[in-house]
Amino acid sequence: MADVLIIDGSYGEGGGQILRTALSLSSVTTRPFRLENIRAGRRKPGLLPQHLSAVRAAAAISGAVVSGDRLGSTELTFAPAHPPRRGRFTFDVTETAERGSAGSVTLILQTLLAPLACADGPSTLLLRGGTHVEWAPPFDHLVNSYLPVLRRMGFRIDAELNRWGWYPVGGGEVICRIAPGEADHGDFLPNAVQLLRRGALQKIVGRAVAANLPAHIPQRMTDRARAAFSGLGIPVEIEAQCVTAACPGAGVFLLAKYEEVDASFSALGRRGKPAEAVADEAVAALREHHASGAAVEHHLADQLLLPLALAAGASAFTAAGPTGHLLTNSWTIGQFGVADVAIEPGAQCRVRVEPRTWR
Ligand SMILES: Nc1ncnc2c1ncn2[C@@H]1O[C@H](COP(=O)(O)OP(=O)(O)OP(=O)(O)O)[C@@H](O)[C@H]1O
Repeated sequence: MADVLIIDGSYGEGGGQILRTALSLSSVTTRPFRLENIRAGRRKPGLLPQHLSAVRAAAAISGAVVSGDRLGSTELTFAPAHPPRRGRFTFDVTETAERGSAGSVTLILQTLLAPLACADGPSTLLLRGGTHVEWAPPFDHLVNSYLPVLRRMGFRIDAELNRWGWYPVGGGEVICRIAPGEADHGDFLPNAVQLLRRGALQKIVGRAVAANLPAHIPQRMTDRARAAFSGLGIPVEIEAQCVTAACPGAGVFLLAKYEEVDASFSALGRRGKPAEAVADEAVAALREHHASGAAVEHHLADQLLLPLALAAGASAFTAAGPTGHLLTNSWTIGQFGVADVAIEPGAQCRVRVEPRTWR
């Protein structure tokens, strides 16, 4: 068995992404790891329901022997018994929490995608928890921004939203189907991609959504966002949507469609925050990205490092930043020695990911 890799979870911002990236890479490479000081940089350190669900999910696909897998734990050992295996899996963050949780299902999905794409056959994942929550990619970001780039890389994945899940109750549901990359059997090598230019902005689309709330809320968010973009001279298609969920929630989800790389933005509502303020926040995020001139939106940037690290050749992209998440995730990937990530800083940073031969 390979040496156990010791990883310091307090590195950088000391958040949950170090854990998730380690789980993915350990599952793909079968290299065991021990993570210390888990989420030491956060107000409530240790494993939260979302993180514990990710641990259990990664263990289920890699037969890992795990210790320290309990809520609040600040140390974890994870030792895969075999390369990722296909299957039909159900993971419920709400159950992990015992008293309910809106822990993000998209983050769990991102942990499992690369390992299951390298598995010995197709898998189906049913994930329950939060689908549109703060500090995590909303489902709209996952399907409109993250998955399209992964498909360009040769990943065969689709995801559907069965039920919306908002903070604090969760109860959302996402189903995801993942097949190994073309003509590969447990040895999937994704294509490298170059995302250096985004091209012209062609269209802005999106939706303003409210769950269990009056119809004027999504309508006001829609009107505000449409008005903000009315002078751009490009089509703007934003729809108001009323949905039902286990608890109330609201948000604005925008997609800027560029010639080469789309970019997704969001803002979530909460009690006391006017509908117009939610729309303004999402609009401001889109404007900031547009002004940066970068090809890759900054959340997508940190999320892409992992799949790019497993590609057949070197990839490169431009992003605004670099953000703390980008730097920390590149450090975590470096710990596993699967790729070299070079980040040329600047208002628009240039990132190059060069996979190493480790297989
Ligand atoms: N609005 C957003 N849109 C898209 N992605 C987002 C958004 N907010 C956060 N993310 C992504 O979610 C991930 C959050 O990682 P982070 O390390 O903060 O972990 P965490 O486990 O959610 O929580 P914690 O920070 O409490 O440890 C990052 O990949 C980040 O880019």
